[in-house]
Amino acid sequence: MDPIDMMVTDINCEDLGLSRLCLMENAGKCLSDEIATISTFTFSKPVKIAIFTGSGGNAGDGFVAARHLLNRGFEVEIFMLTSPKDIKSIDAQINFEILENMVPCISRLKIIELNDSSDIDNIELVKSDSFSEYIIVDGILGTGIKGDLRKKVKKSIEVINNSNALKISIDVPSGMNPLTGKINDIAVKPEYTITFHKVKTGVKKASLNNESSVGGLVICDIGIPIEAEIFVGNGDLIRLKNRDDVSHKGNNGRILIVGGNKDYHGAPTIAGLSAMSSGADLVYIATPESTSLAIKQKSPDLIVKGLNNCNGSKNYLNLDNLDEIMTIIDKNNIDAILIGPGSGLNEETGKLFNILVKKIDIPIVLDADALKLVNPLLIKDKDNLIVTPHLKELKIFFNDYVDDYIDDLNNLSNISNFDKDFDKFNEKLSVLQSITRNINGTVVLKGKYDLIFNGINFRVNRTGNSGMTVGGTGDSLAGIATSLLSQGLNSYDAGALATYLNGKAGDFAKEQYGNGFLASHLSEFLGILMENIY
Ligand SMILES: NC(=O)C1=CN([C@@H]2O[C@H](COP(=O)(O)OP(=O)(O)OC[C@H]3O[C@@H](n4cnc5c(N)ncnc54)[C@H](O)[C@@H]3O)[C@@H](O)[C@H]2O)[C@@H](O)CC1
Ligand SMILES: [K+]
Repeated sequence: MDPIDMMVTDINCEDLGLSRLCLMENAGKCLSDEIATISTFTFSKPVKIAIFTGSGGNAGDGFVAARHLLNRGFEVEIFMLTSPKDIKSIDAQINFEILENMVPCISRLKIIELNDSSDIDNIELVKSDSFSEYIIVDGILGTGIKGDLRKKVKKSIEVINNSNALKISIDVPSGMNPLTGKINDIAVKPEYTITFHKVKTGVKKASLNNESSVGGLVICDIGIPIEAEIFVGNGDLIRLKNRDDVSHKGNNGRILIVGGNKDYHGAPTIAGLSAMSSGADLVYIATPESTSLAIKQKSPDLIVKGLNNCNGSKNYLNLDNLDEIMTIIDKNNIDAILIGPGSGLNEETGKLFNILVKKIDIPIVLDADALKLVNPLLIKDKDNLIVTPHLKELKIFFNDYVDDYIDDLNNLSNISNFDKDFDKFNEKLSVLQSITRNINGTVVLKGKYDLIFNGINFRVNRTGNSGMTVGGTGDSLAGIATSLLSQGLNSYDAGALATYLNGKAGDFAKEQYGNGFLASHLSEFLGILMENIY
């Protein structure tokens, strides 16, 4: 499991009512059980436990384990590389305070603060080389490591590695990149790594390349249900990069929306406003000249390009607009494009869309009318692509592929209502994945529960409400998805987060405006949601 997916899952547990503090308690308890078992198998006489801690959740696991190990009769010494006030993880802080509150301390616990690198040399047991009587627990760094190792951390890792104690790393050997398994400078070389829920991708890679860099791998279940991985939640927001303080206009996403016709100016407008409110810096709309004025009047924030060759009887997008659209993309360094909202189903519009899709290699969202006009064979190999159909549109879009599955597909009426019957759901999901496996991109199937999937994985979004059947909420979703693609998310993550944000904005809109809220209200609430980053 990638470290980012683990962090997202940890946060999303909260949506199910499972607190992160509880997860840490489970992790620390499992850790102490494993340490006790390893100690029994390895040593003939009781050993002491030395826990080295940093400032994050990894240290928190160590603090919890200390409490449980004391109860098992072990003597525990905690060597803190961070002063208590600098502990960054709230849950680690809480667990440290429990230990600190044990005054007068009747248990065999010592807490030693290592204020600078020289303190490490002065640790009594390092000097006396009595580490052989110890198990060292490495709770310095876990999945939250960033950049070069700080001096004190590096020094401690050297001391730990030079000792002849048995070493156990918590979750990830400190110093190892949890995603790649690479060690830039130095990392703890443990006899065991005890990890939680699932092995982190880098630890797995390192273990396959060189087992001794990780030691024996123990995976502990800490009670995270599969739903916490599958349901999209607030945690998914951490996939977005923090905005750089020195970034300037356009650095955080430039998108182009190609859509609208003489009857539909609202669809591209709503998509554009939701795209801006979900973080894109610049939103361009390419639309027939006759439609452009209405969009311009609706919002001063959108950059609206009225396309000339739609004049006269051609109040819809057509092949004559291709060059102008390509110029907008190139000149403005467009990062992602949304094709389809309000375009209508004219055959000439279809020709334009198909050639456009073939020519461009930036991330694409196909929505609404584009799903009836674009040939899925053209997008087969594009992985940075999202299609956002409801079930009827899905059947139309994948029509060419469904021969083998036509009966199954016709039975797929209620997939998004999620029958309680898990086998039935799985059966339906596997039919969907068989069909959509013909494209490399992501399918966002809209419904009561949105289903986001590709040929291998799937997520479920539960936000939103019955008020969202109002026209335009799908345009808003497509705008958000395009905005997230322009901000660097891949199609799977962008599709998932877009459904969550759109539905959550709908829930806020319902609170504010009642059941009669409008799709154009959604953008009002997106900004607040985007701020809600853990
Ligand atoms: N509820 C949760 O969030 C859970 C977290 N878990 C534990 O928490 C860990 C993740 O916690 P965090 O995200 O706080 O990450 P870490 O525990 O890896 O700590 C990150 C902190 O270390 C410091 N740091 C980062 N890079 C550094 C460097 N190069 N040199 C020196 N110091 C550096 C920074 O202060 C940063 O805030 C997991 O690996 C796991 O052990 C588990 O308890 C399971 C539940
Ligand atoms: K560690």
